[in-house]
Amino acid sequence: MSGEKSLKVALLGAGTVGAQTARILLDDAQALAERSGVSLELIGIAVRTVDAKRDVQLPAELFTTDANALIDQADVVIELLGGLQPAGDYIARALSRGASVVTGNKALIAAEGARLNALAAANGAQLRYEAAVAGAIPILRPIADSLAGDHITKVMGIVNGTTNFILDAMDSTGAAFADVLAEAQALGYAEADPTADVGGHDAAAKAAILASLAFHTTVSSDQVHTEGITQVTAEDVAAAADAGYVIKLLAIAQKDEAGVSVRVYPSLIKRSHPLASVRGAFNAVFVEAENAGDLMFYGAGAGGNPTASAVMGDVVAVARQLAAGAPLPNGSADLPVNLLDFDQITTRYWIGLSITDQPGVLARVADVFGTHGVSIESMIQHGGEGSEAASLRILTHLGTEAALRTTVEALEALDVVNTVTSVMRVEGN
Ligand SMILES: NC(=O)C1=CN([C@@H]2O[C@H](COP(=O)(O)OP(=O)(O)OC[C@H]3O[C@@H](n4cnc5c(N)ncnc54)[C@H](OP(=O)(O)O)[C@@H]3O)[C@@H](O)[C@H]2O)C=CC1
Ligand SMILES: N[C@@H](CC=O)C(=O)O
Repeated sequence: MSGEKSLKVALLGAGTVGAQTARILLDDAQALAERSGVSLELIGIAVRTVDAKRDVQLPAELFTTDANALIDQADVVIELLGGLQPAGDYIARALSRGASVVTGNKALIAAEGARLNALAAANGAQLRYEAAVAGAIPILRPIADSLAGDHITKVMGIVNGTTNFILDAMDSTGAAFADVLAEAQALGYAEADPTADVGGHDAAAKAAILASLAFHTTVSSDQVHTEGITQVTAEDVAAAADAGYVIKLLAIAQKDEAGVSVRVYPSLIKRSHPLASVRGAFNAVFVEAENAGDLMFYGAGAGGNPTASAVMGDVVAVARQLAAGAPLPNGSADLPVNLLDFDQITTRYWIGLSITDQPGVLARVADVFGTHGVSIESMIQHGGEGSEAASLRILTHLGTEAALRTTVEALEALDVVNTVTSVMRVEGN
């Protein structure tokens, strides 16, 4: 590590986020030096294609395709490539030689955060990843630092900008899923492979990171129950709107006496719920803590400038610590986790049925719920008069996932049920 009051910064990636990060490093050099107590010298930018068209005009001499050579000269490495490899090897290489790393790579942190954190600690380096969850919103440091003296019981949020952008457009304009996805990609919100967004995997990685920090443990993305929004139809969105709900992709990490559950799925929430008003690519995260009570964090969840802001916050934090020569704080304890099976979680279901309207049909449907120990909050029938088919919308009280699922299976087998038209969970009060 260099001893002078200047830190050599290597940037890996100059895409949506990397290009804006480079712009801030170059344009705000003076202010960053004042705030860090040390100047930050951008020594190079590693990319795949040096002469690719960029969102920002950057000095050509900074570009290289030799990431390893750049890493080997750096005090601080900013990784904004995305994906597990080669990003993982580059980060490990930097940490192994004592260089600190800032990354926005949630896929990698959710998969290998424990190993990389241990590598950082072993080499006296820092590893920071505020940008990995909810774009510009400061959420990881509040959870890890500000709430370190409290007990977090639940984190629930909209943490994927692309899917919120899509669901919001479907709700407000009735737009088709595919058209809105193309727009989200053009705006730079979507991942390089947008199935990570619409399949819920990006939100699952963020949920794993949030759960790990909130509950002082290690949860990886493959331990998160994950459902995306590809099955959500325009009819679901319209029916939800009709009943006073909006559909959002929620990431939920919850801890109670039974254990920890971490899950991502599209869910109905009441239009009056604060999360319902989160529009476009914005994100919001609710945190419930025993002593702090309820907290809500809101802001831009994706895009070049907002995410670069979070990256630069981490870079300044790293630089301050290096400039002060301060010892690294002790990491959060890595407690054993009792992850609940998804069948054990409790939630409410909203079930749409097409039924054959005949005397006694509602009682027969209600019987199915009773048999499985699931209590009904409301049952609304539309149509049926003068025609055979009617639609039924049923909202349940809280039940276990296992009981709710077997109820739906039994409904499918009932002779008066033509089809189960939708099944969606309901969250929030
Ligand atoms: N976009 C967003 O809103 C957000 C993104 N993130 C995360 O930030 C990271 C970057 O995202 P984003 O900027 O959107 O990604 P982009 O796809 O826009 O940019 C990726 C950059 O990495 C470079 N790159 C990719 N693979 C390699 C490689 N093997 N060797 C060298 N360079 C490589 C590309 O080079 P070239 O230009 O030559 O192709 C490009 O400059 C990801 O981890 C993402 O999940 C986090 C929060 C929000
Ligand atoms: N693809 C992600 C980008 C930010 O993490 C999203 O849409 O939220």
